[in-house]
Amino acid sequence: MTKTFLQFGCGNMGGAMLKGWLAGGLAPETFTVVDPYLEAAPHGVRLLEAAPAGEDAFDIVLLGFKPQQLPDAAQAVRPFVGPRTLLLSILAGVDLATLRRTFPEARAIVRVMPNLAAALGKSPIALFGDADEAARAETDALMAPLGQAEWLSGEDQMDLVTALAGSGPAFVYRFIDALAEGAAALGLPRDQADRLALSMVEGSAMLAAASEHSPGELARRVASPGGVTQVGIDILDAERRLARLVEDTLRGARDRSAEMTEQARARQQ
Ligand SMILES: NC(=O)C1=CN([C@@H]2O[C@H](COP(=O)(O)OP(=O)(O)OC[C@H]3O[C@@H](n4cnc5c(N)ncnc54)[C@H](OP(=O)(O)O)[C@@H]3O)[C@@H](O)[C@H]2O)C=CC1
Ligand SMILES: O=C(O)[C@@H]1CCC=N1
Repeated sequence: MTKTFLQFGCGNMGGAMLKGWLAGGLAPETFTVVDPYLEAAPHGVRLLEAAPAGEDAFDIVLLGFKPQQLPDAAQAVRPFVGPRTLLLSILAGVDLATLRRTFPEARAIVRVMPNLAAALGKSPIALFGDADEAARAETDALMAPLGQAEWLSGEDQMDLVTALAGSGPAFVYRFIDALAEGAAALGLPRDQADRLALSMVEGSAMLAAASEHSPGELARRVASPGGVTQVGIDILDAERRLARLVEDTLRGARDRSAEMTEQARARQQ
């Protein structure tokens, strides 16, 4: 039997997931999207400004709005979450206990941490929830068109994984920008620097994903002894500059996720 799918919030992240699901062959008619802001949904998807009146629980409900919007949205979502519902939440910094207290009826609740590459089926996806084996298998099947899913062994890892997998693209985009900006400062026309930096990062990531070698080993293979690359690597590595910068970046983002988790708990009391 075809599963019914209700998605609350279809902005940047929810929209990327919907795109990924449709590209993966899921039938658009099974999706109902509730989003007060969205002007149009992909062909075949039912788009509503507000929760559908007089309808029963859905098989799958996705929470895709901002974490701070949960208290306002909860009342509208609740009628559609019943004992047959697999509830998926992409809300950063809203823990399972808060979700369970808000939606006690749900068959299973799974926190999902993807990123925008879900639209291309290329997202890392961290999962944690109170799903039994059947609900886990259902979740795995649902995530397959969006990318590479992994279940976390503990919810305490979710804040860090949010920083790495969820926020990560932003950090990589800033690095691409910094490469282009640096090259422009050293003399290349900016538009050419942008193109070269982006295609270099695209090719490097594809090569690393396809290679049997680790990124560390690949870096070693690029750097000819006594050549050009090693000088640049030595600057990145001096006093662990790059490693410390990245660790600080992840720590800050992780700590903000933990802080948001506390705030979401407090809002619920
Ligand atoms: N952006 C990303 O890369 C990632 C985001 N996330 C998580 O995804 C969630 C969404 O983030 P993002 O897509 O960036 O945010 P957006 O603001 O782009 O999208 C949220 C959408 O939900 C709509 N909305 C608000 N309230 C409701 C409601 N009650 N019912 C239905 N729809 C509603 C918003 O409308 P309006 O604008 O009118 O409020 C908006 O269109 C967040 O919880 C975030 O933590 C997770 C991983 C990565
Ligand atoms: O910035 C945020 O809060 C969300 C979570 C991960 C990516 N975007």
